[in-house]
Amino acid sequence: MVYAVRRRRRSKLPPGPPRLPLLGNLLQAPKASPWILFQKWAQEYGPLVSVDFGGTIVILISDYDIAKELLDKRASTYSARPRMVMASELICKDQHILLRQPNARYVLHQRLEAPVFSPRAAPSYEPIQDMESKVLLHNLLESNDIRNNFEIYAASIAYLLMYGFRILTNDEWQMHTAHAALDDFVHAAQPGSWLVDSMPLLKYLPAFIAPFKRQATAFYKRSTNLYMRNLEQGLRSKSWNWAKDFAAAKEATQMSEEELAWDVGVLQDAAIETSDVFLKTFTLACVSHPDFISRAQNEIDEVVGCNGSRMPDFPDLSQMPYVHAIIEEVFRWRHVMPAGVAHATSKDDWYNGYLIPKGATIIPLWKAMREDHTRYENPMEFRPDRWLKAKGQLNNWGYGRRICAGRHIAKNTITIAVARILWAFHVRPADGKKVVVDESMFTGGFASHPKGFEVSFEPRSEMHRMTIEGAYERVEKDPETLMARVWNLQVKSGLKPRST
Ligand code: HEM
Repeated sequence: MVYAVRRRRRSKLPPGPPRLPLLGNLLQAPKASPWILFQKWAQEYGPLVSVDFGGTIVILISDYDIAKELLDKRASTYSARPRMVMASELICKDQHILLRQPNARYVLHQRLEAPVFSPRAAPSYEPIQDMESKVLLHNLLESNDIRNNFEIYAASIAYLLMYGFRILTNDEWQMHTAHAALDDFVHAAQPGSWLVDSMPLLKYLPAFIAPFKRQATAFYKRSTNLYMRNLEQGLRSKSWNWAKDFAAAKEATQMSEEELAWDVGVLQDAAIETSDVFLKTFTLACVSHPDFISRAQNEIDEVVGCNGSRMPDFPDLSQMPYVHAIIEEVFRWRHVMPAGVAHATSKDDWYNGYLIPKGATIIPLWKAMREDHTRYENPMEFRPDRWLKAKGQLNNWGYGRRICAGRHIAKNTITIAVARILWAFHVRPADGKKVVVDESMFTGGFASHPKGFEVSFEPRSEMHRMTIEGAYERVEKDPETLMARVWNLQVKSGLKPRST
């Protein structure tokens, strides 16, 4: 009887590849770059596909409108996260905001964070992004090493806001530890790697007979040590920062120091890799589809003048539609997370006659949506012009209640960097040969990094070089002075920072 009901329910699921009894499609579960197989399935079975990974139903959506309908409009059903026993429950002890289930604790953390993420707060961080983007240009004059330079840029902005100190070399112990912790996390989040993910009861085994629990504890300790030490340093700072602001909030009175440390620490993880990957992908577009560069430089020069004596500032960006079109096209051409970010359902739902069962993992398959030939002419080509007339944006920042909390800040971080890099440099392949892009040039993992190409940043003129050097010398770099400026800007705009 139970079996018959289950079979009837399964027959209502969206189409998908044939399944084995019990295991379903588990043996096909991709480990490294899941979007490749998922996109193949989408091409074969349509915009809504179901697969069964050992009892977990996964729904792949590769159509913008369906994703919007389900994940945005029906957000009350689609805002949970897939259960990840190893990555979320054992390694993070349920303290990772991205993986939290939408319960009262999650809402408490959202409330704690909301004031620093508001659209009104975002412009107050411009002094930090202005300074760090001037340092980025200077670093690019000295070295073409985008792996280091972009990461220093993204990390220094995040550390300044969150803890009030800067990242200067990428050789700081915090960066080494953060890299190791991220590797731990990516390893732990790989589907099919841990038996405990399919058999959650195993998590109650004592550690001495469960090696995965000892490993989880080691990973947890590494991240906790990093986050606690950063929090302590942030709290000692004389000026305002997010750590101090959160610690003074009423929501924090319901949290242990460790829970608070994890809250801030996870934000730092969310901020750095995403912005770094975006800027590397933009650079890959420059060396593979260079035709757009001169048009962008003409637009920028029209606003700031063409003699190289003035670089674009934040107020100039509103006069640069083509620069904004470049940002949008980078997200379309190759999103930082090609497989989107998974949500989960909290109850049964129906779409177009198909059952989307409670507890299903919902994957908005961004790579497939963005390479849809019926929507984009030559989708593999990088063409910012697509966005000059198009209205609105794609779903670059996710959906519904789980939409990226840091998007207003992140947009400024990437847009000022792109505008200034294009103003400053001829961005070219290091060996002069146009780079041909294919999937092998991207890493697997949650965020997919472009790799295996070399690029040169040559100042557009001697005057550009002198302007970069002058701006670097003159810009205020002292963390406490800058963060005091941020605090003042917040107060001026009517916000009420919770600490000084
Ligand atoms: C280019 C940079 C960035 C990109 C592309 C990006 C993208 C995303 C995406 C796609 C999600 C998942 C949305 C969903 O599940 O539907 C997300 C979540 C999140 N992002 Fe970002 N992000 C960026 C930068 C940042 C920054 C700078 C911060 C904070 C300072 C941040 C904080 C968060 C947080 C807290 C979440 C979790 C939201 C939740 O599950 O409730 N992100 N981001």
